[in-house]
Amino acid sequence: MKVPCVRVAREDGERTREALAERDLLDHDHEITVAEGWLYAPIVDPDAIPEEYTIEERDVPDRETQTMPADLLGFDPSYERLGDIVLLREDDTERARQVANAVMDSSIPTKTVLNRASKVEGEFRTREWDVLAGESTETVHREYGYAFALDVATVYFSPRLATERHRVVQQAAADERIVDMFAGVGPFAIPFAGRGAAVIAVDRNPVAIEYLRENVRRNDVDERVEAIEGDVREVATEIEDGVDRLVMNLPHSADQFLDTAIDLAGEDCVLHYYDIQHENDPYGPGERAIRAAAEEYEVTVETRHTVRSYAPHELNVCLDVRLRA
Ligand SMILES: C[S@@+](CC[C@H](N)C(=O)[O-])C[C@H]1O[C@@H](n2cnc3c(N)ncnc32)[C@H](O)[C@@H]1O
Repeated sequence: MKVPCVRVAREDGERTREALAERDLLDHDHEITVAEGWLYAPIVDPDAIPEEYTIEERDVPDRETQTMPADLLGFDPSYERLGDIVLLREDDTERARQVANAVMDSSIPTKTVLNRASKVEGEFRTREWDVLAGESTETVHREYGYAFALDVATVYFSPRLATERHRVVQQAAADERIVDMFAGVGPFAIPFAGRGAAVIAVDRNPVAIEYLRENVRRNDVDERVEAIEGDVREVATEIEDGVDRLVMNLPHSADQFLDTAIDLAGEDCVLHYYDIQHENDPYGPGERAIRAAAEEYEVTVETRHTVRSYAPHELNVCLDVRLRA
């Protein structure tokens, strides 16, 4: 049976799939197919498809019924997908094994199942993992059309922050000069560069910087991202000031880096400041620290945004702050 499909060049496939999925326009009863350099994504409502897309009626196979871990377990376990790795947060070892087996037997394409074995710790913000199935902790994760290679055992990465990163990235313009002070493997820096901005991405973790450089090549933004390994307080002297936008994604200790941020800031600069604070006053401490460090600037908090709950009574928040000289 023919069904309406959006037809795009294969290289635009992932980006298009995500854009359609975001608007709930994908037809999940039929398979996405590729033929002769084109990708055909079955859709549910041709009238709602933006005009820039080409729609074609096409014979595509029905999608096989998926078996999910919950179907095998009789309860719905909580897990995150990171590329072809599945991440669990189970406290009970036996239950963790059960869930891992169900994940491996389900339709989720899975190479490795890992269970959290520690909190996010240390300067590089990594955590220990118990390997419950498979071996490799390295994967390629896709987010909003970009691909990030990473090893979850040696670098920080949280797929849960995808929407938050997208919220921030969308604010950037093509002509901006941006410094990502704690860049990790590049999930802010690379999409910023994808919008045309010139980005300097700093991280102290040499492994993160190695992946960042690989990801810059992988996503074809080599000309717009400079990766620098080191403590941002030290390497900031190599960076020309007058920056338009700064990302400070090091909750718990971003306040210790505000002097560096202010040294780099231009006359009209936006700062994205991440923090973890008690729910009674989640934005106050960050805002006070920024005002104290930026006393030469007019400081306007443009957004006070709760990213997620971090722990009981603690919130992960972001302040989008404009600094005007
Ligand atoms: C919470 S992670 C954020 C990574 C990335 N922005 C993301 O969203 O995935 C913080 C990062 O800051 C890096 N870091 C910690 N201290 C640093 C410092 N003094 N200078 C530069 N980077 C640092 C860590 O290695 C880690 O990759």
